[in-house]
Amino acid sequence: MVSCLTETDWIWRMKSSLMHLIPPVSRDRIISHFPKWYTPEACLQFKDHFHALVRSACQQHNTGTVGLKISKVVVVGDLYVGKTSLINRFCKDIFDRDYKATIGVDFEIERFEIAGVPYNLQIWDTAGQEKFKCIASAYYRGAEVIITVFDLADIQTLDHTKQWLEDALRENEPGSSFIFLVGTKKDLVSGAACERTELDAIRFANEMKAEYWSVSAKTGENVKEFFSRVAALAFEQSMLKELEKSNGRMVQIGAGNLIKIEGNSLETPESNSQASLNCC
Ligand SMILES: Nc1nc2c(ncn2[C@@H]2O[C@H](COP(=O)(O)OP(=O)(O)OP(=O)(O)O)[C@@H](O)[C@H]2O)c(=O)[nH]1
Ligand SMILES: [Mg+2]
Repeated sequence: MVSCLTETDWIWRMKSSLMHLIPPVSRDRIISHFPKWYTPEACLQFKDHFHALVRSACQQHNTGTVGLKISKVVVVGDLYVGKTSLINRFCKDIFDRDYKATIGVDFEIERFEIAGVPYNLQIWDTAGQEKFKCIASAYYRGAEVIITVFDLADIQTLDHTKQWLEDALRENEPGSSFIFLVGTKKDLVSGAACERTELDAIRFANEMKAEYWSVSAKTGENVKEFFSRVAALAFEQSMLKELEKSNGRMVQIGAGNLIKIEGNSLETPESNSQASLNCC
């Protein structure tokens, strides 16, 4: 008897067969609660939980193909501001004092587990040198997150972030990317100078509709917290797009129940008896 697999069974079987091939993500890549912002003065979303639809979908393992998706992050900014160092600190936990200019582009894939769902970021490091700008800009398209970087110890690099952002936005649909403004080398500034520069940066971030973070690749300060926030926001947006794309119907992968979404309300057979979710 020929058994025809439904699409959901096929995805579920594919996921299950792949699962044991992929090593578990490291503990510091497991995000179960919505990560905090850096400063309420320049923050994209003030909330402590993932969206209710996302919470329910991930609790019921109705996440479609989000777990197989790779969300693109591009990192742009002047040469020498610390883009590569920031990415290396997060992805490899290393810091190199010696400057090696990036030629063209490079990328790292970082795996997370968010609210129990596997999720991947593809982080594109670009060259700040003018002569490589045209190569780098070819990689801006399809960015779900744009990170514009400046050096807290070199205020001129803050002025240039607007142009970097404009170049990156030109390659993407309006409103399709989260924008972050990141001040690096926080270990080199302190006291009144740091506060003054941060105030300027927060003003810039609000004009750019970006979320602001100060970090140090040298000490690691705020680096993990920053990328967790990036991953959580991108994950939630991917999930909501997935729910929307599937036209308000997410079919359970495996042996669960249908989740049916009428408008914004969510009906599941046991949704009323649903205890508060522990996944996020
Ligand atoms: N003190 C300190 N130095 C840093 C920090 N981040 C980067 N640096 C130094 O700044 C220099 C430039 O860092 P990179 O990460 O290579 O800069 P980049 O933005 O990638 O430069 P391009 O690839 O040319 O665009 C290196 O010598 C780093 O060691 C930091 O957080 N603190
Ligand atoms: Mg570099």
